[in-house]
Amino acid sequence: MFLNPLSTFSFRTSLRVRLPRAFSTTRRVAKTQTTTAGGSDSRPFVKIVEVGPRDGLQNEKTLIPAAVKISLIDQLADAGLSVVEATSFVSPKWVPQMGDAKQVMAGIHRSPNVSYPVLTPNAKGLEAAIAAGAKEVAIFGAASESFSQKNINCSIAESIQRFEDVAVRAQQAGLRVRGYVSCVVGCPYEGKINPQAVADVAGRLAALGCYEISLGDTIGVGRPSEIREMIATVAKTVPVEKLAIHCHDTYGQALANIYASLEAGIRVVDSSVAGLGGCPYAKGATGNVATEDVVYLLEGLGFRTGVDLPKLARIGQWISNELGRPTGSRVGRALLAKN
Ligand SMILES: CC(C)(COP(=O)([O-])OP(=O)([O-])OC[C@H]1O[C@@H](n2cnc3c(N)ncnc32)[C@H](O)[C@@H]1OP(=O)([O-])[O-])[C@@H](O)C(=O)NCCC(=O)NCCSC(=O)C[C@@](C)(O)CC(=O)[O-]
Repeated sequence: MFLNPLSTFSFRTSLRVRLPRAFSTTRRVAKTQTTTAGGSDSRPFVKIVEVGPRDGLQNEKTLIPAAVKISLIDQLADAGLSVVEATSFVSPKWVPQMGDAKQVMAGIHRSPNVSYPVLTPNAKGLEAAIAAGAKEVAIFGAASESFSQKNINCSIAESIQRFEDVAVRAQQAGLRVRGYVSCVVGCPYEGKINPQAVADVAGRLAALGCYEISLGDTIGVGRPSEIREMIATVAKTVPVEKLAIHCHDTYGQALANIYASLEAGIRVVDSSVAGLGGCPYAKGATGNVATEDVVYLLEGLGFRTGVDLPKLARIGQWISNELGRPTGSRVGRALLAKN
């Protein structure tokens, strides 16, 4: 059946009315978030989870000095990002670039207003993260069996067992736990993923106590219609208030997918400064959507992000120079060219 995309209610609504009003009337999510610290600024808040130092750098082939990673994290926190995913405590044989996690955690200047989550796939990772002073960890599963095997060397069911151990111990130690589900639309090995499979894994992670579940379009193949369908299915199991969207931009659909996620009520967006990134176990997947581009979109829609965009663009330029390539952020490029 052919569906005219413009005949859907949400698109017509967005095109007819001014966007900030359309979004500020989007159910109770926006209302609760509006109260998040922002002084007299009453615009609804969207939390950005900056994943550049971890997801952005983990796939770099040349080892980046810990000092550069530390400086990147500190600069991002200084630019107003309230969550900066710092590193991951994974096997250095699997992801050598993250082998300096302990050093990175010891070097950053922690701001009391910023949280610095780290990835922990198992008990060993959790112990190292706690020893390094982490206050928040993330467990990461997948909606695809093949991706789970390639990424963490176990089935989905086994991963949930491991995560249970990690989540229970982390919470006993007073740490917050975030969850990821990879391949929420498509898998590099299995192709299209059934939204119900995503809902099942997201539900399991929520049951383990994850305060937020990030839905990852790992290879960036999703389009707004698929993202909408996937979120609608997951939201029957996990309330949309607990969901975040994590888009890679391989097919150039990331901003459109974030827009669709906002329409669906999501108010947490993962992104990566300068569009850094790519997953070691998803060949050809490009970086995450650039944080600069997300901030530009959100502020234009009438949301508050707390991020200083010109400062962020300069950070994007700086880290790109460090890596010897141009920034992957279109907004970053445009702002820097203007100034
Ligand atoms: C999960 C394992 C460890 C299983 O790997 P394994 O080989 O099955 O584990 P093992 O328990 O058999 O241990 C093998 C070796 O690793 C060591 N080891 C074991 N655990 C750790 C640890 N935590 N830290 C340090 N070392 C560890 C362990 O001590 C041992 O060392 P050896 O005795 O051979 O010298 C491995 O598969 C792994 O580290 N995978 C990491 C995968 C990864 O980081 N992927 C990228 C992140 S996910 C992502 O990017 C997607 C996301 C989140 O961004 C969302 C999206 O976009 O979709």
